[in-house]
Amino acid sequence: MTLTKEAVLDRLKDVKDPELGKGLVELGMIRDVEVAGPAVRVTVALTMAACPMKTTIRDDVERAVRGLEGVEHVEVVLTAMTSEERARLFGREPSEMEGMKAVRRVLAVASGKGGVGKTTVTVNLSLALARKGHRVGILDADLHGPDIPLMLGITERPLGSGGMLLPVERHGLKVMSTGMLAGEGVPIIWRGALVNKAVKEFFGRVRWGELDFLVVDLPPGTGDAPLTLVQSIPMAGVVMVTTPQKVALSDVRRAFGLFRAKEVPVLGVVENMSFLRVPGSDQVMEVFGSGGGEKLAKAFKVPLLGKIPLDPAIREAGDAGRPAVLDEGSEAARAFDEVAERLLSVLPAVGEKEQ
Ligand SMILES: Nc1ncnc2c1ncn2[C@@H]1O[C@H](COP(=O)(O)OP(=O)(O)OP(=O)(O)O)[C@@H](O)[C@H]1O
Repeated sequence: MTLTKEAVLDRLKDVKDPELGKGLVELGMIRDVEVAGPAVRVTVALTMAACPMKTTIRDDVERAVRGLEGVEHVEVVLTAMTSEERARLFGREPSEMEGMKAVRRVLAVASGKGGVGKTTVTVNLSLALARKGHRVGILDADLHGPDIPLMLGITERPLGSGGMLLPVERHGLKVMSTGMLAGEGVPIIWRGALVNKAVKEFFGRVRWGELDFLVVDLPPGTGDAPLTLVQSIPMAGVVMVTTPQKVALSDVRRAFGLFRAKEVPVLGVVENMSFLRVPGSDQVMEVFGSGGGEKLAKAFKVPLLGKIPLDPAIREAGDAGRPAVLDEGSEAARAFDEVAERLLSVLPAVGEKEQ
């Protein structure tokens, strides 16, 4: 029996979308079937590029087609539906920024280079704001190194609902990360058009609900990715994280220049890994030099929001998924709390959406 496109489609009728509970064929998600001898390529249009179920869908399609007589090779190509297709499916297309409607302010956390503690600051600053009674969400936009789930101890995957993603709640924060979509240990390969789509979906297609702050963990450095991200949405401003050394400072200067050129306000500087307290004494060691954060803040006429100690407890807390700020009364908790307080005091009223 020769393998035909019709036979493949017939087989795919039984494969259901796990979220919608209906067949992929019926839902119009099978965009194309190509048959060449014993090889089959199926193109599946997901409802969202960042669909949390994409691996399951791909595996189900592959398994079903593999079960057909005469099939030796199966390739499943994933793509995303167009807005028109989605509108047809859900009756109404959620507008591009639907999920952001009730978000009052978006803050971004940036760094001139990787490894300075941008993610650590994002998580602890967000929690410090939440502990002051604000409703806070974190969007992990570091597509290639999404560490937020790890630092918050999140292992579950977000659910999808009507073409929107629902954030996962942890320690009172609402959280969304590409890391939660890929699953632990799965390398994240975002290619071409999927990257742009996923980033847009991450801003607009997450049902954040009412938030006072959405804190965005930007990709590190001064490449295209952080800049595109800050421009794709109105931001209240950027918090710049640096360590006191020279290299970090020259990188962060470049980042300052770039954000300013794009008219994104820089709200202030957080100096991370500022000093090491010698255990059991009042002595501190300035491991990475001193005064860098102050100099930078002065040069760019922005406030120094705070200095965070270099403290093994901060790293351990991050690794354990229980951020340091939760250890009430600790030096680290106090430092992050101060950053939150200063940030609140310098936030301009502009950029705030009234409810
Ligand atoms: N103040 C600190 N004291 C001790 N360890 C810290 C401190 N800040 C960050 N770290 C640790 O340093 C490492 C890098 O931190 P983090 O992942 O937050 O940096 P990052 O700037 O977000 O990195 P990347 O840009 O590569 O994503 C982590 O292991 C973190 O726990």
